[in-house]
Amino acid sequence: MSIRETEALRDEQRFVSGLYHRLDRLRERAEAAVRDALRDAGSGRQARIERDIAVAEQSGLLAAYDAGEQGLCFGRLVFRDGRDHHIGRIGVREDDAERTPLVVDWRAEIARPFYLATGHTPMGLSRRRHLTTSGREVTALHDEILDLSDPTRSGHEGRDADEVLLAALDTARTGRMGDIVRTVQAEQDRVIRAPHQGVLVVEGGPGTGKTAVALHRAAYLLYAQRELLARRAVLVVGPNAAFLRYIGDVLPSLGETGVLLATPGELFPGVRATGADTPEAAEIKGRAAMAGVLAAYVRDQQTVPPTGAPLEVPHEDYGTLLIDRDTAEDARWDARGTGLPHNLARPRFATRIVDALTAQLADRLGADPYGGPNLLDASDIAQIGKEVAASDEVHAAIDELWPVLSPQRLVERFLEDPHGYLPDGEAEFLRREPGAPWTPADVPLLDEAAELLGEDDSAARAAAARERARRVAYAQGVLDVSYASRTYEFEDEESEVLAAHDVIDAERFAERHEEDDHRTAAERAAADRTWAFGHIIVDEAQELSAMAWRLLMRRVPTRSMTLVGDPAQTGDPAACGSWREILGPYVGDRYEHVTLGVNYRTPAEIMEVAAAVRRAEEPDFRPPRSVRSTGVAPWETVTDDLPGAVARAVAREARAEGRLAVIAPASHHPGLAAALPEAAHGPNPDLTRPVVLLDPRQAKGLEFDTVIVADPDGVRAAGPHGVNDLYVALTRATQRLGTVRLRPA
Ligand SMILES: Nc1ncnc2c1ncn2[C@@H]1O[C@H](COP(=O)(O)OP(=O)(O)OP(=O)(O)O)[C@@H](O)[C@H]1O
Repeated sequence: MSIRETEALRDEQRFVSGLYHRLDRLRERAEAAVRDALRDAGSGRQARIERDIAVAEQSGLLAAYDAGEQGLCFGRLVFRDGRDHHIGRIGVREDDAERTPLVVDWRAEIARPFYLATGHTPMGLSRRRHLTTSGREVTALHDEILDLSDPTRSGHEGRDADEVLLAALDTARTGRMGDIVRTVQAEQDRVIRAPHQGVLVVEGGPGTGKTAVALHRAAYLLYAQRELLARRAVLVVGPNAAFLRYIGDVLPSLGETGVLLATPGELFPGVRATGADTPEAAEIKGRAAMAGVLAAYVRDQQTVPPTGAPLEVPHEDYGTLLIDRDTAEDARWDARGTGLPHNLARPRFATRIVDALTAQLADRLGADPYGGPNLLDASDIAQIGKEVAASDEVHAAIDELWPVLSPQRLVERFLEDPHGYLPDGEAEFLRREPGAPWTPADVPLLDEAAELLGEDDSAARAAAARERARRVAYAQGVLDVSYASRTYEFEDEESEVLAAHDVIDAERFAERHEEDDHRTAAERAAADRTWAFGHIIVDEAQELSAMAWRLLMRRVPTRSMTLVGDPAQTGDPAACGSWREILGPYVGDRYEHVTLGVNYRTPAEIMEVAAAVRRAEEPDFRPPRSVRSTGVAPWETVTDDLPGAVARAVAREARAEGRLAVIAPASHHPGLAAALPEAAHGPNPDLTRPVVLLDPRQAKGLEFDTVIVADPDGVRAAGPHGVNDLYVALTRATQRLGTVRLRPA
């Protein structure tokens, strides 16, 4: 290292040490603020609210400071006009009157040239420096001179500009996705910072950074639209729980915690979809036509008695009342005419039935034996109406004709016997045993049902009332204890006057102890089916069914969305097809579509094998261009003993650094799991283990240093999307790929 290089490194080290010193002070200050807020909060409601706001704010800052601990500063921009900014994971300011920025947040506009400037378009830069750090130590610098007339060269420049990127791509994987904030590429930066209104579709082949870009976009939007999005929250939708765990560290590492990560199956609060559908059932349940089927099913719950066989309503005092077909049809017509969802239209139906029965009873009771006009006056009839409305039997009859339904009850009933609503063969695929667990494909049906039925919040209101009664009872208990102890505590009459039970009653005491809502917007959103998110990001968007899209669109009425996916990797039998098919019903053709074309994951040698699989069916297929090659050729063996051959290959390959995945059709898993006792496997495997056994669907979106695809022909032959599944499996490796074929019988 030249003297100049050593000096530059020393200067940067001094700067970075000072930066961490400042970060430590900021962290201490935030911790002290949290402690003070918790200690000093007064007892009034206002004081509690202020405390909660202070705690939430300071906790958010602490999360950001923690994120800054690793790789706080990674770049420096020197502009031709003399401006000089360090770029970091989070922004940190000096403790002076001007709050001078020490390091600029990577998301700030001024940081953009770090990602976009080129020799051709230097954006005012004279040089760009990449800092590599380990903990708090600066270990390397790399300069790019963008102003070639710059006389003050440091001696770091001149190496391949992609060095930092390639070093990042070559790093052994950990089983958790990392952020790419140091090396975001220009085409990715444009997507990350695209305006947040409307729908943005980001398409790209395997490894083009779609997931990485989507997550950095979430972080960017939270920075650029902090006020709106902190309030309305951002939802990131991923295909399964293992995937969400895989990506779960990225946003916290960028200092962002206000994001809800969920699978589509987790988006109906109160329902855990632990069951699994057959591919046929998932496909049928996912069809857009199911919305119409459920709507028809709901209408069919609004019944009328058969002609000539009126519904009999026994009445304690006045004999049997009758609801005939015409009466029920009139009431139903009227209730449907309100245009309200089923449960909300029901009161209209009930009113009409009560009115009809009141008239019937009035006719009977007030009939003039001599044929004159009815003998009852208006107040008599009103009294009869009240009695009818209060009658349990009348309510039971209304329930029979127009029952109050919960989404769960409706979908349960439907799935227990869907015959008559679908062709027989299809209905048979859907049939569900009573009490069976919900499946992910049921969740959009439940959501649809909730819309058709209308939120009947009477249960929630009753629960809130019960909770309040419980608090009041508790408060009463507290007051009683204080009252009982009064002679003990208060010796004289005067002090007793000041006792708590004399000053406040139980109700107010309960109010005072009511817990305020401490939850973040993301937490509140998770518990609220009707929450409208500020922005939704959908990863592996090509996989979602039409019904799942209906659910998601309800969660984002503003249609502020980013969808990332690759139609060539579609595996789900219920998947929607093209972007146009997905989005047409909601935004027509008013969406932005961008394509990412560089593969940062898969080396060229591996990509060639994967592309050949697709070209067999699609001769013009063009894979994304791999940014690197490793010189390591993929290998292939043929065997009669799949578990044995795979176990030997794993033993050989697992000596290399990083993570290894065996990807095989699920039917081989029992044999392979027995041959690979060290491998994590099952529905939700731990991806941080050195060896993982997955089926191709589980492997979606993930990556490993080494991948062994077992029985690729079996993967390809399984189902209509077999080629896509094999393509996914073959594109998961960052370094080495092997395939173990079964010898044809
Ligand atoms: N600019 C970048 N700098 C460093 N690493 C990057 C960059 N872009 C992408 N990567 C890395 O490339 C790998 C692939 O990225 P990612 O998983 O986001 O791709 P993808 O398009 O979602 O892939 P797939 O469709 O196959 O799931 C990840 O390890 C990611 O961190």
